[in-house]
Amino acid sequence: MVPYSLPIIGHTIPYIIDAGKFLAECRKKYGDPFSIYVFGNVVTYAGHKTSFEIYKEHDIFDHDSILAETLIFPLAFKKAKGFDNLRFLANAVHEQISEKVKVFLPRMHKEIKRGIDLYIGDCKEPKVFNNLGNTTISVMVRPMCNIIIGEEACQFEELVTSITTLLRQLGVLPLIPQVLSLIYPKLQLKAISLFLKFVWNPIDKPKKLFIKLMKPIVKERIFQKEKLGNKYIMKDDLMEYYLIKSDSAPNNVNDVNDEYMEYLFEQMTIAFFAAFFTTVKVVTEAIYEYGGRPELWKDIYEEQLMVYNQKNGNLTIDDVHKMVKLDGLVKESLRQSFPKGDSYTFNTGATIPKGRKVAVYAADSHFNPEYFENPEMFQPNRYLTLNSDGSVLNYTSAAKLEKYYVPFGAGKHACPGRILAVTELKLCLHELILKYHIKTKSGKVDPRWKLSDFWLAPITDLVFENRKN
Ligand code: HEM
Repeated sequence: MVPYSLPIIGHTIPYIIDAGKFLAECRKKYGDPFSIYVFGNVVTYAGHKTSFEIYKEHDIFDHDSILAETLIFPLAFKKAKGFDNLRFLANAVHEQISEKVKVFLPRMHKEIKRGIDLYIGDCKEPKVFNNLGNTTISVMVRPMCNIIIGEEACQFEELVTSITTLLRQLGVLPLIPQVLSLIYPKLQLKAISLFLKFVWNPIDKPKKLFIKLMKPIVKERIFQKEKLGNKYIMKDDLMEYYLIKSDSAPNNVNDVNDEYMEYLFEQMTIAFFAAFFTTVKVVTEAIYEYGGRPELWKDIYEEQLMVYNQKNGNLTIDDVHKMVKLDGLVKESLRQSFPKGDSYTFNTGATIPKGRKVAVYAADSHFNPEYFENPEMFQPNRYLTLNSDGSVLNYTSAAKLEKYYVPFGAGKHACPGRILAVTELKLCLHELILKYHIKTKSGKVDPRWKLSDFWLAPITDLVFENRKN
């Protein structure tokens, strides 16, 4: 345990001021793992020597309850009790999404192009975006709606807008001050729960709209399933998996009542949450990294142009795999995106008590010179091996799990949406880079926005201008 002098407060103050710096100092001085006392809780941080034990020993480290504590908005739900259904969601993403990325690709691509046209649009004159995260939320909601609740849902502009507003509002909740936990460890959760119940409930409005617009569609699907029996072919979206494979799936059209639709909406919102914010965060960070590094522009743009010209823009998954330089941009953004993370004895000999909150301190791997040469430098080409003629010999994709590259976790609970996420990130960046010159107004990479261990894309000016050619 890292020593501290102030009771109750413990290490909370240096952690709030600059978590990245504080954790790095603790790791250097106190080894791996180390434990600190923040917001009324002792948290053990596992560095590069011990973090894979956490991924491997998933029965000892209660993965689901830690997630439930972090993602607090299901406290406002009536039917779905928090993350009780996380295992089902993980299976659904594996079977219904990851294995069908090829099928989703043209749909995602179409929605991303439409989102870019709608929310970034024509930049004949340079257009300045001073909080790009707000715009990427709107762009990325469309492909996510298509994959999660289906193609039909995307035709309802009102529903897409309402889900965008909901996600924007839910994204703010984790910012409710953790300081409340200093008074009593569960106070933050209690305060948010009461706040959502009695003061502000952003969920009711989109829920009513979802029920009104989607109920006839769900009824029709269940009717077809009843009619066709074994001959029924499942639709390609996540919602269908819930309609067909879940224990709570409707047996017949009469089961599709408001109560069931409310449950379905809550499950879909949880899926949106798992899939959405991480993807939006990384795409926004990658655009800032690109915009602030003119040395990357030529190579990456030429690769996009070559891939586009080969198929006249009608991309398949093989074309996305050809975007290896762009993949490096995504992978490097992911590596630098997350500054951290029973009685159990780690390999290193340290023992922690049962029930201890454990976080993976990813920076200890991601910024470790043993695994990444000059780790502080942003070098998208570090994952590429080139032949002497400049062609690509091999590369390791941003979606590939590696022992010391863990933005998607590892082991049994590694992110099942990672292939979809990386494909979607590349499609979005491909379209933006082909269409616009993008640069930061400052001419350099602006610092990220930091709130203790929460790092987000910078909130600074980015300039978009149509490419002339
Ligand atoms: C850049 C985008 C994304 C990042 C960085 C990311 C990262 C992660 C991480 C770190 C975990 C925890 C892994 C662990 O504890 O070992 C996770 C879990 C999960 N992610 Fe993602 N994710 C992304 C996108 C997505 C997408 C697009 C989906 C769905 C389509 C998704 C669905 C899930 C689910 C269901 C889990 C829980 C898995 C389990 O508990 O077994 N994620 N993700």
